[in-house]
Amino acid sequence: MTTAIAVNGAAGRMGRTVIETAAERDDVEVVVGFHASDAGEIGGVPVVGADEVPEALAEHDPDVVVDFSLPEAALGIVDACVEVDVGLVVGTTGFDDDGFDALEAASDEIPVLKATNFSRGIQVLLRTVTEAVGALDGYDLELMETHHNDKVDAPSGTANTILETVQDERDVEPVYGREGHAPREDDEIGVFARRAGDVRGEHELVLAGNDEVVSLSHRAEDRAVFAAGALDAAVWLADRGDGWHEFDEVIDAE
Ligand SMILES: NC(=O)C1=CN([C@@H]2O[C@H](COP(=O)(O)OP(=O)(O)OC[C@H]3O[C@@H](n4cnc5c(N)ncnc54)[C@H](OP(=O)(O)O)[C@@H]3O)[C@@H](O)[C@H]2O)C=CC1
Ligand SMILES: O=C(O)C1=N[C@H](C(=O)O)C[C@H](O)C1
Repeated sequence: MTTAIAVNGAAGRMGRTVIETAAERDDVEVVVGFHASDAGEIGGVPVVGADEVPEALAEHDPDVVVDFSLPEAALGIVDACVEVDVGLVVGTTGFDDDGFDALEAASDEIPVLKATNFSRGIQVLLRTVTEAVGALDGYDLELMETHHNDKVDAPSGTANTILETVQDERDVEPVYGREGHAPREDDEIGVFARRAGDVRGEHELVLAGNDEVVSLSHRAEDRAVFAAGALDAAVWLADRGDGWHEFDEVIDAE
């Protein structure tokens, strides 16, 4: 069976990668894309403007919408998705608390799956972070991420997820980009964001102490890794009911 997919943010870096990646698979078909304004066709997929989303959802009848856009653009399609009862996979990062709450509220009416990082390696890293932070009590923790120079949100969504994962294990306060006289407290975690070139996404958690340093790191080498995970999530979500879902459920189901 083929899962029919709509892509929000279709003309962006990730939107285009999702369309390209889907074209190489036979379990998914991108039937329509949404962009800020009408973008004609991308990879043979019609891409309509944000003001045409309700009509386009009715016409193309996707099973799931995959979103890689901006927080306001993602939130802009939620009502239309609820209206036609279509599931939503959210890859966009940088939501504030209100935006996150709006997505959670939508999950009362449609299936919603949100992940700050759709690579499988990051899911493994998160599990390893839990184990390492739990085992290495008292070690200093420092978190770094590097992304391309067009990324607008900082720290990255993934860095925030790693931070939350650390905080589930240990009570640490983030200190963002130290400057000046800034002696380190025992209960802090330094968080640093670098923006350069076209780096796809690098994350590293350092745990240091007791004459040793552990470094847990991940580097995405192609955006296709995120697109593949998001498409896997979309196929999985097409068979789910209303509610909030996480990417590790997709991996655990395999
Ligand atoms: N979860 C994950 O695994 C990953 C998440 N991301 C996240 O995905 C998001 C997108 O990243 P990326 O593709 O690199 O960013 P881009 O800026 O390349 O793409 C976002 C696109 O959304 C478009 N857009 C703006 N307004 C609307 C609207 N109202 N409706 C539809 N589209 C709109 C933008 O158009 P315009 O440029 O004309 O404004 C742009 O083309 C980011 O938040 C990023 O952090 C990225 C990679 C992996
Ligand atoms: O903007 C990106 O490029 C990426 N964004 C996500 C994030 O903010 O963590 C995931 C990935 O690192 C690439």
